[in-house]
Amino acid sequence: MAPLPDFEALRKTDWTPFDAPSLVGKSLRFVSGDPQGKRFRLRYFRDGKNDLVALAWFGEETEGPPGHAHGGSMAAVLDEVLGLAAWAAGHPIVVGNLNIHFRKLLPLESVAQVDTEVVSVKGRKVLVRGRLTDGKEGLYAEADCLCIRIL
Ligand SMILES: CCCCCCCCCCCCCCCC(=O)SCCNC(=O)CCNC(=O)[C@H](O)C(C)(C)COP(=O)(O)OP(=O)(O)OC[C@H]1O[C@@H](n2cnc3c(N)ncnc32)[C@H](O)[C@@H]1OP(=O)(O)O
Repeated sequence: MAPLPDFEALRKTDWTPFDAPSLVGKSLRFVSGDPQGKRFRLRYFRDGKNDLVALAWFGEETEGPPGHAHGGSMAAVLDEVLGLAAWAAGHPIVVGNLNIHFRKLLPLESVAQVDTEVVSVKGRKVLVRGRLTDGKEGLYAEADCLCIRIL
């Protein structure tokens, strides 16, 4: 039995909980759909700037390199969180391109933070930038996510 992730240790006081299913329905089952699961557990918030932020626990079943998260698991989290950040900013999209730099191994059974920012909107193209960190200086991955409006 995995220890419970300590979301409260990373949650900032000016974050407010964000209800993803009330915005996009319950289709996000692959990453955030099992809040008690052994793979991922996610909590969504809006930060003090109203940007979407997520706390993501990477369970033992996300393992890639021994003791650390698989790059695909980080990509899955970034895909969902950055895509959802565009929805949360009012843009109904799918992800067209996701470009990730993996910077540091992410230890299993730790909670990471995903900060997002919508950096540009040009026609149907919405560019969202994201950083997956340990909540302090530790940068695990950073990504640019090109989202395309579908509605
Ligand atoms: C009915 C739905 C209800 C949904 C209700 C709940 C949804 C809940 C979501 C929750 C939040 C998301 C979280 C998960 C996010 C995913 O994981 S989404 C799944 C992964 N993504 C996909 O499967 C997308 C598959 N691809 C596609 O559907 C189509 O290729 C796209 C992306 C819609 C684009 O096709 P298109 O509509 O024909 O667009 P197109 O005219 O080719 O291009 C439009 C513009 O975008 C550019 N562009 C398009 N694709 C690319 C690309 N890959 N690279 C660079 N530029 C591109 C084009 O160059 C063009 O630029 P301009 O000429 O305007 O300057």
